[in-house]
Amino acid sequence: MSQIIDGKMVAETMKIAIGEEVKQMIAAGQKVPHLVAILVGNNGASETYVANKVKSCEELGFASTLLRFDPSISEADLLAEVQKVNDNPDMDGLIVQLPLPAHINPDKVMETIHPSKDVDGFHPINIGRMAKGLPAYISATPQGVLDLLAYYKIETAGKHCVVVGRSQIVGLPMSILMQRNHPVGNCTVTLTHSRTPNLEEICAQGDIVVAALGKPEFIKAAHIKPGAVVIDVGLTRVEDATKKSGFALKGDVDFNDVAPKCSYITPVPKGVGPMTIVSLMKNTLLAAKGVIYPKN
Ligand SMILES: NC(=O)C1=CN([C@@H]2O[C@H](COP(=O)(O)OP(=O)(O)OC[C@H]3O[C@@H](n4cnc5c(N)ncnc54)[C@H](OP(=O)(O)O)[C@@H]3O)[C@@H](O)[C@H]2O)C=CC1
Ligand SMILES: Nc1nc(=O)c2c([nH]1)NC[C@@H]1CN(c3ccc(C(=O)N[C@@H](CCC(=O)O)C(=O)O)cc3)C=[N+]21
Repeated sequence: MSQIIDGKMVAETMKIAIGEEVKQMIAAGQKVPHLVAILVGNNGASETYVANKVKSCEELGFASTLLRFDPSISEADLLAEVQKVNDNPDMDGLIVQLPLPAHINPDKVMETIHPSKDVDGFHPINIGRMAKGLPAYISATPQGVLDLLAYYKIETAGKHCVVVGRSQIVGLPMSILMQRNHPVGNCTVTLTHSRTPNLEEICAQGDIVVAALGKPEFIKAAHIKPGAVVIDVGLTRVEDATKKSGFALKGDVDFNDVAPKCSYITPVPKGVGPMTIVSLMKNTLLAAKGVIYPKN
């Protein structure tokens, strides 16, 4: 049986360290980090994630502002709201919760966020700087995965890492980070997607498999080499009448099928999800301190 990676515990441990740093900032008379979240519409899952982010800000002593807009807001008006945050020196970090309504181009929104406030790490400048190994905000979910591998002292150098999914927010940055010449890195990386033939065979060659495809319980024991490390990024709400909420959360990995075969596995929930939030808090702290983009 594999060891379950306790993302919730690691996230709580990291939060304590961030909270201590905020206390020191307050003691030194400095402004606390301020995260702004923009939420367009009222998608149930987005509401939960944004609420979790605001709650974490409160726990850590950060300032937070939630800006809500009607789903009918025009793209131009939303871009103007982003610009207001860019221009407000009191606001350190901005996230615009995805997905956005179909009439709004997410790329335009991400490119409008000033790179120095882009704590999601979605702006092309941050993605480009990350790819070049320059200081950058790194996308929160892949950063959270790196932190979990580091915490559990899982060797990555020389390993074959198979990433399933090539999204700009998870799969693509994950693949770039895992191949870097870095303490958690130096993998040989295979990036797979919906057009990959023989996905099962390729996954079964992975020493580390990161599943980020958004298909509940898609990855089965047959996809996994005995003793592999399995990281489940997926998070899908599936109807479940036995739950008070009416839904259950499912990862992209069939946990019960895969867990007996692998060495480490992240659960859903309480795996990668809480790490995403803590990474965002870390990026907001970096933004407040001007570490990546020095303030003048
Ligand atoms: N835990 C966390 O903090 C987070 C969790 N998530 C979750 O992770 C999952 C992925 O999110 P995200 O990256 O945004 O998703 P996207 O839908 O943007 O991307 C999914 C990717 O998976 C690929 N894919 C889809 N079906 C298959 C298949 N059958 N075989 C192989 N590849 C496939 C797609 O290929 P193609 O490019 O060809 O379409 C695409 O590249 C979701 O469940 C999401 O909720 C996301 C962000 C944070
Ligand atoms: N601009 C933007 N930035 C994001 O970082 C972003 C986004 N858009 N859109 C959606 C995805 C998803 N995401 C998660 C955040 C928290 C949990 C999380 O807290 N999960 C907990 C609890 C889950 C629950 O109870 O619903 C867990 O897995 O244990 C999960 C997923 C951030 N995303």
